[in-house]
Amino acid sequence: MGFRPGGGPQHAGVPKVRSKNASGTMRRIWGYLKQQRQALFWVILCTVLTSVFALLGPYLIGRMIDDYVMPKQFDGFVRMGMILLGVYLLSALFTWFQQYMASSLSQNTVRDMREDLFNQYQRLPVQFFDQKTHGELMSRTTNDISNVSNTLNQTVVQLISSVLMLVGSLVMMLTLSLWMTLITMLTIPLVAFITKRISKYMRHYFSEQQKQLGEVNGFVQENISGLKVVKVFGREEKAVEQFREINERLRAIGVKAQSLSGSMGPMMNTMRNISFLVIAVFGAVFAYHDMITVGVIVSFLNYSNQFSQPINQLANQYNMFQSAIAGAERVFEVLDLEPEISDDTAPKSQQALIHGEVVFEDVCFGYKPEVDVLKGVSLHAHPGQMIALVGPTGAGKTTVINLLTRFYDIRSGRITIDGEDIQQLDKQALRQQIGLVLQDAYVFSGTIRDNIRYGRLDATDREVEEAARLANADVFIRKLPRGYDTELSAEGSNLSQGQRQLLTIARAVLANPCILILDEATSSVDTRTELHIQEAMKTLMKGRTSFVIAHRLSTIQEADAILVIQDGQITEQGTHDQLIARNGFYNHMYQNQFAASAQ
Ligand SMILES: Nc1ncnc2c1ncn2[C@@H]1O[C@H](COP(=O)(O)OP(=O)(O)OP(=O)(O)O)[C@@H](O)[C@H]1O
Repeated sequence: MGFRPGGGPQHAGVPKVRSKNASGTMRRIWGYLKQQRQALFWVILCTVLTSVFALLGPYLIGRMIDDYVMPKQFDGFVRMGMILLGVYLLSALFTWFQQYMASSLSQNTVRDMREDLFNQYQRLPVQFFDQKTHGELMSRTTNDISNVSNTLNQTVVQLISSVLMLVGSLVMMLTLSLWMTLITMLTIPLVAFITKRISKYMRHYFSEQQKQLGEVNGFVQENISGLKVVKVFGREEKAVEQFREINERLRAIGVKAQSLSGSMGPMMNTMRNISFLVIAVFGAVFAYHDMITVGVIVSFLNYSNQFSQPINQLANQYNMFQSAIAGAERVFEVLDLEPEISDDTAPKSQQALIHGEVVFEDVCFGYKPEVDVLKGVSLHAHPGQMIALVGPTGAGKTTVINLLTRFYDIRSGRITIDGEDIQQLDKQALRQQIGLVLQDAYVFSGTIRDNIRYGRLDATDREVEEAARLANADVFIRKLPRGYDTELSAEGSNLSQGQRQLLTIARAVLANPCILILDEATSSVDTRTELHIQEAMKTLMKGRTSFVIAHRLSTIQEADAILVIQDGQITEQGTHDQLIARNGFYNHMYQNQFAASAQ
């Protein structure tokens, strides 16, 4: 459910279908609801039953007064009282069950939606995530979905019961007295008019409040994320001052929104009392002329309440519906994106790729159609070779890697591995052959053992520890109080950056890929750790084709080939000695770094 296979890779991440109309969105929500047939059936049945009981109550009270209270028949009065009690108790029971089933209906539905959304996140191409902020994606998975859930929970029940109560009380009133029905209806337009006016203001204030709340959240998040920068630049007071302003705006709009919504209840009460008074006065006049009985007046007092309530509820529901539809639309927008295609061609077996000969032939690529980032790049990496990519920032080094891993697809040219065009390979099978050690070493919450095992899920404990030993990580892990079972906190903040890198190297060792990508993995750690990391890297690179992006030229002097990339083109290539002898850009970079480190 929710996925749309098919289509070409060049359209990946581009919206295919967008149902920007409410009825289309509702149909899709209905598609989810339909799957909970049993819960839906119970919710509808219970709602119908509670509505019928609620309609029966006032009628029975009227009958009790006319048939037993006025003629002073005590037995009948008690009997009728018991029946009424039974009706109210049954009504309470069904209401409870109805609420329970409505909650499961909405919770099951949003669970399915969340699951579809998360599955879709796993399948969307890297390009999609490069274009969206994490906060925005988080908000789709949490806020938008909870909007849908809240509405589903209340709306399904209230919509059915409102319509039933509206029609039911009208029918009951008409059977009792036409004139009294007309008088009761007199007050309705006034109530509806006032409610509509207040709701309009309330909607405006509440949406403004949400906006201000968003500003407060955004400001707090930014300040916490950038806490160190704020402190280093001594901007604490400025931040407090700015926060005070935003906070004050939220307070002011909050007062308006809350006070208006708070006054809604008492105002409706007053209207209801006036309506009661009108019914009582006219009812008394009619009763005086023997046109109706006292019991009918009492029934009408109750029905007038039951008649006006659903009107207000339906109006409120409409607003809630709007916000749920908006939330659902934002969720469906992501679900409608074309997932990254696992290719049409049959996946090659993993064994077919074990040599690791990588060739780029005249590869051109740009992230946007109008900008070329790589302009005809050709390179040849023989199995087991170490290839270093160097060049100024923004030259296109990471882009070469993005193409090799097929996070993005080339515009023209060809990339082959062991002679196979990678466009013809299954993406998953291709990526299984590639190990990635990034500068920003990523660890997941869980134990150290779990984190290393992420490289190969079926690895035994011994294999995990062996990988850690080869990656020089074993020593520091054993020094931790709980060793391999140490739980890592959010994003591994209880480890140093160097330690996190050693873990990701161990992970790559365990995965045992034939091609390795090391992206600036040795920056910003102390010299001793750097030595550890370099040693681990060397072990890891042995027998594998490796691509190393390094800013420190000292780490790549042993590379089989160094490629200098400038402005999307390879301008120089050769070994360290050859490039130094060439006295070009590389030599210039090297001399600069050498001079800087000598100082
Ligand atoms: N996801 C993206 N969308 C659009 N443009 C991008 C994207 N990623 C990179 N670019 C652009 O492509 C060009 C090459 O970027 P790339 O990351 O390959 O450079 P790099 O050589 O790795 O730089 P650095 O050494 O600073 O990491 C840059 O101009 C960059 O702005």
